[in-house]
Amino acid sequence: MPSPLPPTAPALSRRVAAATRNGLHATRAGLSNGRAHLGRVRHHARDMFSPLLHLGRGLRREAAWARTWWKEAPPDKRKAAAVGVAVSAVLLYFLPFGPLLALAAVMAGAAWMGRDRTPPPPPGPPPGDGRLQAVYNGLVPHLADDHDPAGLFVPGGEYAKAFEHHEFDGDRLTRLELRYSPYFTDDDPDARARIERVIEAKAGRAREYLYDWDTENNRLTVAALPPLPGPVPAQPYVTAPCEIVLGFTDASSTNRLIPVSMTPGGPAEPAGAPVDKAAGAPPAAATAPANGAPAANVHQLPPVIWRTGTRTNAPHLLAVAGPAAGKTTLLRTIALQALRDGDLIAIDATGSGDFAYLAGRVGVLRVDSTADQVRETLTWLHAETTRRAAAIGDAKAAGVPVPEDARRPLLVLLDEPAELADATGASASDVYELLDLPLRLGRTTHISVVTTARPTQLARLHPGLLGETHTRIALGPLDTDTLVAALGAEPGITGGDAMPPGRGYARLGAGPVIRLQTPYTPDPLEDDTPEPDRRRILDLLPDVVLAAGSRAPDAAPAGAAGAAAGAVSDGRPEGTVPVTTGLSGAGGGAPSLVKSH
Ligand SMILES: Nc1ncnc2c1ncn2[C@@H]1O[C@H](COP(=O)(O)OP(=O)(O)OP(=O)(O)O)[C@@H](O)[C@H]1O
Repeated sequence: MPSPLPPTAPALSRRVAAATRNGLHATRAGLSNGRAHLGRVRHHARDMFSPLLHLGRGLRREAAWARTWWKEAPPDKRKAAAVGVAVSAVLLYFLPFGPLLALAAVMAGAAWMGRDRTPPPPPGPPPGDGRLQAVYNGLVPHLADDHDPAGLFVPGGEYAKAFEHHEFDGDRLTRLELRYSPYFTDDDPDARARIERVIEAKAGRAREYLYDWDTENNRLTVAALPPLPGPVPAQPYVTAPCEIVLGFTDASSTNRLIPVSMTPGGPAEPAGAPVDKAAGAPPAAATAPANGAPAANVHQLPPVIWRTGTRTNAPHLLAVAGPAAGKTTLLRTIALQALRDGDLIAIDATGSGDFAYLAGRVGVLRVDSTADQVRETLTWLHAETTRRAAAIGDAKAAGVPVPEDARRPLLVLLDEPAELADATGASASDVYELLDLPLRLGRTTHISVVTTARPTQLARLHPGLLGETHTRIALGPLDTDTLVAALGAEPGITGGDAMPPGRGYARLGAGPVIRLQTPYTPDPLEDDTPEPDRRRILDLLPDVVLAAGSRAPDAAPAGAAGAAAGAVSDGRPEGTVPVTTGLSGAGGGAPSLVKSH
């Protein structure tokens, strides 16, 4: 075997350099290890010998004190002191244990003199001081007023004068109560918005803040809102008939709590009885369901409940949502609950097929997606409202109970009516002409209309529809103008870096704007829906109507055709008519949409 070639000069010098580098690294690592070790040893030694060090320091101080005294004392005092010391020394020498006592006295003096006399550090500024001053300084340009007798906000001023109360959670501002000049225009939404923006910027944008303007007393209270509960899986909620859970809100925004299972794949069983908050119920509990399934993670959560039927003054709902903000998910949440109490018509004006999962289910009268179907359905709805109103009027006049088919709750999901006008070639007024009656008589005839709109399409909605729709939802990040247009009031809540899907605001009737997190109700027909969620949603849907049994009713009334044959283990009240192929019998006098072609 040939012997290996000797390395060339450059290769040799490279090897030497690499070896030197490695050696240097090792030396440096060794040195830093050694330094850390030395530090530890010094630390332990200081701990161990601290009494001796203390005494040593005291002896040094005693000696220094004696030296200074000796130097500064007049000669006669020195002589007297020297004589005194000598006499004492002699006496102590002859006293039993004298030298020992003398030594103990010196050591006691040294211990006293050796004590740590470093003065404690002066108290620092209160926690959050800098942040409060930053909020104050940010507000000065907006709230400073030469006419303000109290001079609450002045350049270079102290925050303590204007800020009456504040609370921190760690270094995060959670509550702030401030006074402002009576000359500040607190009824001007723009002026308020400027103040809110400054506070949000200085106090941290990550959280949402609730602003409570007390315009009578010129006070503003800002409260940081805790995060709303995370995605709540769709489930049967514990509610009264005609109550629909739209989502969950802050505990301070409602006086009710309902039990909610937070386990995504958990049993879809009502988790217990609802709780009246006044009764002081615990906020959360883990309970085991009676059916022996694994314990579900059950919490008592504050719901946002929309009432339909005669017990409400806001039987119609409008949801405004940006793209992928959770509008379709909200409609699914509503549909699944509405089908527990009554019938449903779904009108998909966008042709997205989002309601396909409803087709053929008991109680689903119709799922429309083409212009002709929509036209037919809206014309029928108009006639059905007239029929119900007449039946109710007749029953009341005759003093007999209102017939079941005139008061069975009917929910109409009308997804994006602005698109509907485009699809049918009809104007917004044509669509509204058909919706006008169901909207106006919705409460007495038990008909509720749920409409949706993109923020950009909001202006295209007929004013009459907006005027009759008093339950409002806004989902996703929307600007203040859109929020005001959608909710009919300023939210009074700003901030929050991210709006997850299903997060937004709700306003029921003339009530305040409250925060809302809708439940997670995915489409069971979507491929990417997790299997446990798909099963959960299918469990919540009513049974499928057998194809052989499904047929269009001969006449318009939903309940008039009698119970449909073929409903699989129906279990619904008699008079339910599952219709999957169409509605007919629109009243002759009902207006109809303009034909597109
Ligand atoms: N409450 C919620 N919890 C968890 N995820 C949600 C919630 N609402 C919606 N999502 C998710 O957000 C995404 C968009 O939801 P959705 O399709 O309902 O929005 P959208 O407003 O109808 O969107 P688009 O109309 O633009 O299709 C989906 O993946 C959905 O699963």
